[in-house]
Amino acid sequence: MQEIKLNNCERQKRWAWESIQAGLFRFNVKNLALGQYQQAGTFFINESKNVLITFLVAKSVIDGQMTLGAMMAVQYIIGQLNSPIEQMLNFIQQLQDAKISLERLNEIRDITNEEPEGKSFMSELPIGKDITLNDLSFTYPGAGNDPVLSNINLTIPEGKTTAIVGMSGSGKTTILKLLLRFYEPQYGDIKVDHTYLSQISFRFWRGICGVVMQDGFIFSDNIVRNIAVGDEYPDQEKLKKAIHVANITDFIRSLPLGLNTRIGAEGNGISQGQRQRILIARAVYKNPEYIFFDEATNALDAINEKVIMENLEAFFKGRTVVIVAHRLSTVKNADNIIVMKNGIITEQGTHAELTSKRGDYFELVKNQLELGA
Ligand SMILES: Nc1ncnc2c1ncn2[C@@H]1O[C@H](COP(=O)(O)OP(=O)(O)OP(=O)(O)O)[C@@H](O)[C@H]1O
Repeated sequence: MQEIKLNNCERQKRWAWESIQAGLFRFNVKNLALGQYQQAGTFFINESKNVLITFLVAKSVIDGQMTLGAMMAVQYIIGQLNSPIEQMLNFIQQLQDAKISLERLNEIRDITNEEPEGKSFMSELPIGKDITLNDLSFTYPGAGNDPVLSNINLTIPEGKTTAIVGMSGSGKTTILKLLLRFYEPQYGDIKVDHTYLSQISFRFWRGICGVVMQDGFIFSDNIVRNIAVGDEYPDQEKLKKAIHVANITDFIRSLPLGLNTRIGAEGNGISQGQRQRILIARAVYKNPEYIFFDEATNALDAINEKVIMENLEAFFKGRTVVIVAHRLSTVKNADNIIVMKNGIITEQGTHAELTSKRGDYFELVKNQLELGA
């Protein structure tokens, strides 16, 4: 509604809404007509049966093949049959509706399981924990032929922070999605040490990854259950640490029921910055080995960002971190900065190395990345 008012497009949106309603109305009329045809059909079949049998038995009586008493008995039996036959025809109609609904449900049921039974996956990490992307190319399924990522060769070293920067649409988020195995690359592979990522169990891998994505979801539940997702008995120590790192102590104190305050679906009723801090707390609570942050702090004010980045720097120690960010303050301390352009890696190195090179990173810093402290 806000966007509609701000863009003065009430009239167009109203017409679009009315056209949808008119379509729905036509559909409902068709539906009603079909129901009427079916009812009329049922009535016609039933009455035709009555007329036919009455005609045949009456003829038999006239021809002397049947007594009047037998005709009355047949008429009585037919009368008794009317209701069950009507019910049976209604049942056939409902069966057809149920069949259509089942077909739709089956479309979801037929989606193949990520971890099919009978196929074994590794539930432990190899000794080395570096992640490597080797000659990786990727196109989103059904999204045309242009690859979103082309020939990506990249090492994400264990225990270090790797930042990915680049223009909007250059493929940064896609790399994270591939690392989290939401999609499989069409060409090339991802390995942890010498083990293919595809050999590692999805559940195990996602269990050791702490993630904040741009579209991270806030559940319609209280704050504890939004931080300790899926944990029936949240660990109080871990919770305390997560709240501290995400700097949400004051925010929680200001709420009427503190940690037990319910927040609306998708985070309604809290600001973007508070939403991001809850998502950061969720990632920290998991105590993960790998951390993937996609624009995790872009909605934070400068003071909050500074505090959280300091807390995170201590938290990141010894963990393998990949950060996608547009803010220079977030990326400049990374051990390695990857620069992406149109789905390829154009440069990589430390902040000092890349700025002295005066290439794409330098241009980004100059034109796009916010020149923070
Ligand atoms: N689900 C999808 N289906 C089809 N194409 C997609 C999908 N998601 C992203 N793309 C396309 O892939 C390209 C790379 O998108 P990606 O989200 O990785 O970019 P990005 O560098 O993270 O951008 P931003 O900085 O704006 O988040 C874009 O051209 C985008 O339109």
